[in-house]
Amino acid sequence: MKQINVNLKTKKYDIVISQSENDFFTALEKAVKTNTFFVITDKNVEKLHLKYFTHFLKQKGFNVKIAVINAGEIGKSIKSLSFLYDKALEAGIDRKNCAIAFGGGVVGDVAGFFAATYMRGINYIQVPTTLLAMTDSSVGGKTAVNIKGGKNIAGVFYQPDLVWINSTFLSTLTERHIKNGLAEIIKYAFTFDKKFYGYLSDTLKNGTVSPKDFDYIIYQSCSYKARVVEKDEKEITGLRAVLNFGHTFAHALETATKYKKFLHGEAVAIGMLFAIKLSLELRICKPETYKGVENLLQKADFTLSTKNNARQMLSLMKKDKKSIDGNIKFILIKDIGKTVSTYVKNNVVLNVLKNFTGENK
Ligand SMILES: NC(=O)c1ccc[n+]([C@@H]2O[C@H](COP(=O)([O-])OP(=O)(O)OC[C@H]3O[C@@H](n4cnc5c(N)ncnc54)[C@H](O)[C@@H]3O)[C@@H](O)[C@H]2O)c1
Ligand SMILES: O=C(O)C(=O)C[C@@H](O)[C@H](O)[C@H](O)COP(=O)(O)O
Ligand SMILES: [Zn+2]
Repeated sequence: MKQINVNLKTKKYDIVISQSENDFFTALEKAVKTNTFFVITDKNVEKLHLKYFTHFLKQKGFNVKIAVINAGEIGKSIKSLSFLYDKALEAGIDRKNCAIAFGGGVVGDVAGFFAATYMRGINYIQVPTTLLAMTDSSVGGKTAVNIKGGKNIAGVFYQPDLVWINSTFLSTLTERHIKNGLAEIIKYAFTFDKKFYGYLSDTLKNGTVSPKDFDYIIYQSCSYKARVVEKDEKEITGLRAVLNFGHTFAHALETATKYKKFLHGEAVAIGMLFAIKLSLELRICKPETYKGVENLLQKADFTLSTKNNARQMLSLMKKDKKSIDGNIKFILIKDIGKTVSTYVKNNVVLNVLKNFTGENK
């Protein structure tokens, strides 16, 4: 078992990385005091893992109520939230009970938002089942749903009371979704740690990593994220915004393609290449650094090009949460492991966009 403590000014919680249910129960007893859990999952995770998960909760004598939302980005909606409020009330969930987000990042983000707002806030626990959720979304308390005009537009910061990461859930995850998680993992290397970049370059084989490396990668990723969130929980000082590297472009791309073409991590991979192109264009990084970023993304075998309307992408990026008065803020790379946050003029962004999306060819 490995444990990471997240020490925020107003709250402390643990990330327990362990394949043992006993470790989970020990941590659970410490984290929350209730006999009733409201388990929120999606239709795929329900089929694959819900029976196992609820079985051992019931064996411990807990009351378990269940709510299942649609799988995938379509489930990250106000409709799902509304469904959860009704379901919880019907099931008699009260303020002292605890929600459990049992699934990928979509379930985690929606369940977190639900927990933050149901009866003005109840406890919740994250039990992530995808590599992306284990290395990024289950930690740090960003919760959200999408609206028609944009990704994660409605949400709150609301920290979980415990995160239990059991990498055995990954045995049923498709290769595409493993790779999806790799994008956010690679993001930590580009933004925080040259050594981790070296480790990933050596470890990535045939575009993926071996399951034997999961626990180490999960531990490293959660550590980077926990340390940043501790210093800037609500993205006020700008430190946390580094975790948004590649996301200004990625969220616009996901919105423009209506969540049908790219998974979040796939969009982030292309977004990171766009950001490094912008870094090179602005002479913030050297050509070697650009090459270093491109090489690792290629090693992970991501699709790195996309044909999109540059003006539409620009207008979507202006709606990013980091944008102010129509000025778009980017997290750029100076060197592997070193970032700079800066507003970039719209005409510069548009020009790089036109080259990137093939409009200038
Ligand atoms: N809050 C944050 O800090 C944060 C960070 C990164 C990403 N996100 C959000 O997370 C979402 C992406 O998360 P995701 O990639 O986990 O997507 P997801 O939750 O849609 O899960 C991906 C797919 O895998 C299935 N699945 C889940 N666990 C499985 C398992 N063990 N075996 C087989 N299938 C399984 C799901 O049903 C779904 O179809 C995006 O909405 C993104 O914006 C949030
Ligand atoms: O935790 C963060 O902070 C992140 O930015 C992590 C991102 O990987 C994640 O996709 C996040 O949901 C993006 O947040 P947003 O504020 O750009 O919606
Ligand atoms: Zn992300």
